[in-house]
Amino acid sequence: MTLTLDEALSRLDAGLVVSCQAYPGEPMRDPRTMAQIARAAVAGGAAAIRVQGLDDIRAVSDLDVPVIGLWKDGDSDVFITPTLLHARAVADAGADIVAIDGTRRARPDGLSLAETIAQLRQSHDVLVMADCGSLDDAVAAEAAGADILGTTLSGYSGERPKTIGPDIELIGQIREHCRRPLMAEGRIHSPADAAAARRAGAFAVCVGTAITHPTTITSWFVEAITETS
Ligand SMILES: CC(=O)N[C@H](C=O)[C@@H](O)[C@H](O)[C@H](O)COP(=O)(O)O
Repeated sequence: MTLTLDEALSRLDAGLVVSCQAYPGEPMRDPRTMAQIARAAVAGGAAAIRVQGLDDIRAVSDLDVPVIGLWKDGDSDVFITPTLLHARAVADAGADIVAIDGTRRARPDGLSLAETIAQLRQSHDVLVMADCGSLDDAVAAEAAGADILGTTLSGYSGERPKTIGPDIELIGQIREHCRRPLMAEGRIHSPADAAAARRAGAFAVCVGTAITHPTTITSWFVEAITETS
């Protein structure tokens, strides 16, 4: 599906995005498995799906919802769609929205975020989501031309504490200082967290682990039982 910004935003507005990711070496690390989980999430009302890796993006390309694609790669601190080459490959694989590292850290190919977005736009008709880790990232990503700002990297880039639950304070700050639509993402572990993120100003909410990562969900229950014994 080729989406204009207005179309994408109207489909995502107030919606739940479900991030379907398994990590290297895990039992569910298989594009067919991720596609089945994505389909199940859409059946439950997901407005869009976020997936990692070129094969996973291809595997969900027939879904009737926007696909936010990314490619985690490399051993640099910047690992979410770290270079222009990665961003173009994600777009070629069929993502409607390309999620890229939206921090102010040096990128492995030496391009700035603004250069990356501009050059991606020259070759591909896609939208860009900037995965930010702080307000300063979000302000810079907006100036660099990102279509959607995300709080994805809050707690992971060294600028913000790793909050228990979503970084509600950052959501409020970005809402106050930026104009681009804001996706709340990261450690949204319950429907109450999702509602709080919306109330704080997010136009859409992305949930991964709490819906699609059974190993972590299982560990939450195991810990809860262990604490009572
Ligand atoms: C920091 C990082 O690498 N975040 C990744 C971004 O794609 C994913 O591993 C997360 O699962 C995703 O952001 C959703 O967050 P949560 O799983 O907390 O609901």
